[in-house]
Amino acid sequence: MTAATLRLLPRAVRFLRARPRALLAMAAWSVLESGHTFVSGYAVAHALDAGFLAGRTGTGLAWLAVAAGTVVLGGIAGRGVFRGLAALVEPLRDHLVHQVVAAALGRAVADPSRAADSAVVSRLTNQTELARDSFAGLVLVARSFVFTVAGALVGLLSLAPELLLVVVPPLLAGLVLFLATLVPMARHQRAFLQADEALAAELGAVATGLRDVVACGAQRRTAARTHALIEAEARTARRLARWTAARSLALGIAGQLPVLLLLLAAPWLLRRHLTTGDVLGALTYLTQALQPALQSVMQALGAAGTRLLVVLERLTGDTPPAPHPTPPPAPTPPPADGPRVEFRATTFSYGTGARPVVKDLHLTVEPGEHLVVVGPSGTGKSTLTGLAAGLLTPTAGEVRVAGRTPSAPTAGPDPHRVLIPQQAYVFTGTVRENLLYLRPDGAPPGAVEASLDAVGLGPLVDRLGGLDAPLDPTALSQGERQLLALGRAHLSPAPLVLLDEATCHLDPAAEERAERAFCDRPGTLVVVAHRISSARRADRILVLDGTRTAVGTHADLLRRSPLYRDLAGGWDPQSPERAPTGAHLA
Ligand SMILES: Nc1ncnc2c1ncn2[C@@H]1O[C@H](COP(=O)(O)OP(=O)(O)OP(=O)(O)O)[C@@H](O)[C@H]1O
Repeated sequence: MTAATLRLLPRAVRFLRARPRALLAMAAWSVLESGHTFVSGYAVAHALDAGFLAGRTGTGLAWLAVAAGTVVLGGIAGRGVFRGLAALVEPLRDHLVHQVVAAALGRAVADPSRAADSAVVSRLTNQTELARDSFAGLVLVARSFVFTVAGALVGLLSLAPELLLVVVPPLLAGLVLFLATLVPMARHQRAFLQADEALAAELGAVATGLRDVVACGAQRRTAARTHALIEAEARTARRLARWTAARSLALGIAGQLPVLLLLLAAPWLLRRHLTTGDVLGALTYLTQALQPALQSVMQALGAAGTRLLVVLERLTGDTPPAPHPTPPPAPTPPPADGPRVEFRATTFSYGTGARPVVKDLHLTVEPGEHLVVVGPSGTGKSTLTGLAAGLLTPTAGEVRVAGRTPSAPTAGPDPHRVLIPQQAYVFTGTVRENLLYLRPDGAPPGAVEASLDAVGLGPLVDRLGGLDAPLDPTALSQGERQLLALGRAHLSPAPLVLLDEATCHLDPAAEERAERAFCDRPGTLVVVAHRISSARRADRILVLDGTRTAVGTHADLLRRSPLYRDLAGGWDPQSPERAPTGAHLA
């Protein structure tokens, strides 16, 4: 039995023990239901022996009518069972909802920055409903199985004890084999679910941070990581399939083998003075009661049981962390050096015949300079960073970085430049692995700590459990993901850093700290600004306005660029110090 099951078991027992009336009511109605099973085979046997085979058709029909009558009785019993079931499963849902809300509130009070936890909505709606439905299904099926088997065995005994000799051994053997598959099957199902979740989380993270992945030249590493997760899921699926085959064998032994044995043993049974009706009655028990009950219970325990266990683990916070593959090593980048970035009569449009987004741009960003790019939404700021990073190729003119034409990295991180877009890519792994993603050969002693401190990442890393704590990307806010990506960029040896609204999910104070960290870092820095306050920290500002551009210092542009004045939102050109911070640019 798995550790999670053992943790949940006492809670389940406490929950059931607190509801004796509901359990008793269900048991009482179930006894009536098993009476229906008992009569089904018994009535068929007597309809044959005392009726049709004895030439008394009326008696035969009367016995069949008795069997039909018990179906109605079974229906009434079923209704009673459902009432008892409601008294059992509705409190479970209430209990789970209470637990989820209490845990979410507790977490929000302890850590207000994580208060907006959207996963709670899923837990409150989908997952509690799943738990309720799975639990109800399990209780129904397990109860029905026990009472049906009891009804059928008593029926067989009442027809002839010899029938038990034929039916019980294979039934028991099949059940034992089935029970033996339960624990490994649950383990493999959980492993499969975890592998599936890990793959889904990775694919989600890759899809969200695709630009970041391409910008970092991490395609191969990301593909290798994803491939490893796909392989892991395929392996768990194959193991699960083997156990599913064992379970089918158990069903065959418990359900089909007794029928075969009954037919083979028919001559021996008849010699021992059993009647044709007895054999047919036994066959009725086997095919009409035992086989369907076995099939239902095996299916329910296999599917609903595992689902219930996994959902309860989620709701009660007992989920073990998903495994993550170790990233393959990547080449060592050369030492950092501040490059010159040149746009020489650069024109770029998306597709032939499309309006140019960048037109005839002449701009030089000097080595070590800090340039901020501002402009209304859609004026080409991201396009500009894409050109500088080599992700886009100019339609006309050229772009030069350190005298060379930049190109998109394919075989690992580009050691010359790092581009951080709005949507940061954070993957399942440790915090350290995420931070050293652009520095696969490791960082010099103290460098990680220095970068954490510089970008203001320390409190988040502490909260996550330290550098070697496993990271769940889905549990991070967008701002937290951005902070990690900024830490990663700060640690990278690349001498050119391109931040494309990479701080847009941070609050103004956190944004300022992160940007200052990059200003203090040696190298050339290009920042697409999210707030006007970023512009004030720059050496120069590039104002993009369609295909018209203006470049200058803050004071300079306030004087001569009406658009910059507009963007600055009512700043006083004579006294920029009194200007408000936080005005949105894009
Ligand atoms: N892949 C693409 N295919 C076609 N058009 C694109 C593509 N990417 C951007 N564009 C268009 O190019 C123009 C400039 O887009 P870009 O993203 O560079 O602007 P931006 O100034 O960064 O905008 P924002 O501030 O909203 O991020 C927009 O009109 C946009 O619709």
